[in-house]
Amino acid sequence: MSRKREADPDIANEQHEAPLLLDPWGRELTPEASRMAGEWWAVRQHIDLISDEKLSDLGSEAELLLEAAYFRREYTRLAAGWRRRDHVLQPNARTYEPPMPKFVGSLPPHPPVVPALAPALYEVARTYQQLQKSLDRVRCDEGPNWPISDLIQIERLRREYHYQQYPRLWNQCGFCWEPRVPDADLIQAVENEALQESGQKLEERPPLCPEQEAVVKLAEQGENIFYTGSAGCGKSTVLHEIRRRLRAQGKVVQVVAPTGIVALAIGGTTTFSFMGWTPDNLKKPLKELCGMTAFKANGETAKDLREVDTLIIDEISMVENTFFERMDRVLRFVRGLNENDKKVPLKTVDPADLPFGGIQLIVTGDFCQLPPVDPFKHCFGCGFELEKIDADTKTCHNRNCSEDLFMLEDQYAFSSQAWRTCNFKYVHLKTIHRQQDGMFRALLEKCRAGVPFSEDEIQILMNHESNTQDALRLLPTRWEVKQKNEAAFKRLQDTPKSYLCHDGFYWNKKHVRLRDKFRMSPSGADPNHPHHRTLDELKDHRFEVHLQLKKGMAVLLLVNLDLGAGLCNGSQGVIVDFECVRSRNLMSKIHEKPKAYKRAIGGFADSFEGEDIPLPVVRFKNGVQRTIPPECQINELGNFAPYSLMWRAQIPLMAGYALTIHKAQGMTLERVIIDLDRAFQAEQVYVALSRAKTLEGLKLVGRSTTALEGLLAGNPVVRRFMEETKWMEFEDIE
Ligand SMILES: Nc1ncnc2c1ncn2[C@@H]1O[C@H](COP(=O)(O)OP(=O)(O)OP(=O)(O)O)[C@@H](O)[C@H]1O
Repeated sequence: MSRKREADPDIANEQHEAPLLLDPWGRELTPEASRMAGEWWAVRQHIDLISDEKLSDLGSEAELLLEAAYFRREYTRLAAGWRRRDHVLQPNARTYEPPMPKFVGSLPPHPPVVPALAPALYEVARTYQQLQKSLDRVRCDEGPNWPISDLIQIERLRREYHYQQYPRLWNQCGFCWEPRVPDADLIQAVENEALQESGQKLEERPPLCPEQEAVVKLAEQGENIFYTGSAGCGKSTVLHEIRRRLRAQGKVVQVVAPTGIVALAIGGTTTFSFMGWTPDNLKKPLKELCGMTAFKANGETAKDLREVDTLIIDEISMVENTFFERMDRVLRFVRGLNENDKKVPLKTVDPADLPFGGIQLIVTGDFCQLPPVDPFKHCFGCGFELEKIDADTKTCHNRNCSEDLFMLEDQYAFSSQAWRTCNFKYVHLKTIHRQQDGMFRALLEKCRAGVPFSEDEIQILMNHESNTQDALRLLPTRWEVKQKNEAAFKRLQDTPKSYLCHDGFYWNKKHVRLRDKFRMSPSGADPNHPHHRTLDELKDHRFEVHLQLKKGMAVLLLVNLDLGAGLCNGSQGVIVDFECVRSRNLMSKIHEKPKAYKRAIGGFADSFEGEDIPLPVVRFKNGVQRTIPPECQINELGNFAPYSLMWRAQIPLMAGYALTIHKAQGMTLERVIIDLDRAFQAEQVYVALSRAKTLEGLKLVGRSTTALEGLLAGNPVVRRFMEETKWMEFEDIE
């Protein structure tokens, strides 16, 4: 049989019209490689259509199977050679399933459930892979000698895998997906990951509700998504689940947030750190920023950025328009570069045509919450510091720069050009989990939408019956918070107990870019411990460096300790006693935890130098009393497992008298007193009010009425965006 088959004219025609395909690295394939992919898919589809489901008699399809094997190899040869027709595939090189051309129809993207395969299915997939490998060893020009029995066996395994793994998909598309098994490295990495399970995973989380689950499914299908919803609808909860599931698929998932506080709380990094930038880098012209990112640290930053499959951006409301735009442009540039060819100019690079250089982008947050801090500081084009013309407009005075006016109303990411190219699926989560009370929810929704409160509603908010004994005060400025906490602490008679945090890291040397990340500096927190050091990278951590506690002190819990008992991040209580434990006893209770966790807690215990550790006993507002042991929060860094880790261990409590509204973002509070006297942003009002679980647990004091009347959230630009957006219906997602 001649392997040099001419292209099927029908397919060839379709190929003419269809855009060129992208290889798994997002590079545009040559017409020849795209054609081979098309041929392979046409033959594969044909086999699936003509053979019965169980493949009881596949002998008659042998010829087709041989053809498919040939096209697969040819596709691999051309794709590996990328732009070279004469590329020769090494005799033992493995081959790849070609990407799907448009004419095949809209199949969902390949769902590679790699590390989560059931053992039986795993065996099927592994046998498939081994057989495929042995086939790959037979050289291309020996095609006719490929063992038919192996080809048939491979086909059977493909189907068996598909039936078991995706029973519904067969009916939808009449096509079997190729089994995917992790290679040895990945298996090893996944096992290591289990060993080093991060603090994020150690924390308990509620099961997802149907609409939340639907968003996760959308993410699993590879879509670009913007999902939003009112405060407390579970955006962060969904984010954690998306990361977990996509990583289980073997994808490189990075989670970022615009501020260090939020980034550390969600186990991610800041947007700056992800891009390898410092705030000063924004003073560079865009072109320089592209170059700097591409070649910084011998191209290590770029290498990492090229590996990312999915980027999740949290608190998108705080990401400024031009920052979002810069991320897009730089990622297009960097991911477009050929790793070996550092000087490829922008325009020759294919992923430059894809938003964010082809990364799957998932953004979340609520534009009715806090906006970007100090927007439009530097000109997007040239990096010059922008100057204010009036309260709403800035301009660039660089005569050589084509950028002109920057209007404050365009500050949000959704106003950027990049946003429009992302082709997001828009999801608005509707179920609010934080508040149950219908009237309170309605008031919050009004505030979020910027609908002015009526006189009666302001009366309700200001003068309803409340139980806010020992409540936390949310205040707009850091200075007020410091004053309040220090004054309350001083009033308590008890001798304070001191706790120094323990910071540490594990660096996987394969994450070259992280080499300089782990700098420890003297903390200077306690004069009795001059050698105490902390990680610079954790300076915004919610666990305090030097925690001081006293009996009678109001405290706030900073982790989900026991959801069943109602003890979660934000639970409030009072220290009623201290229970002294031996370090050995403390360690014996955590013997099943990951290594890094145990090491961190061990480090924390060491600072007591053999003395008993006084653990605070807290009576929470819901009546539950608990001794609070030290906790360790582990942040995973790097693109692949075993992840580099950095951690902080500390008693997971903070003074429960006052907190800034900024720090409270993302928290759920049972009893809260809000003084909006100095609120300077409309969105602060909504963020502050929506922290409370109930109206009963909320009290507004001072001149808050003025803020309620005058500082309504629901910025008109945000409102228009929300109204004009075409949100997906829940059923569409399913
Ligand atoms: N499906 C669910 N079932 C029960 N509780 C849930 C569910 N999803 C989220 N929650 C709880 O609701 C509260 C708010 O969740 P989360 O912090 O994820 O919301 P959010 O939308 O990110 O809030 P914010 O916008 O204020 O940051 C948390 O206490 C969380 O545990």
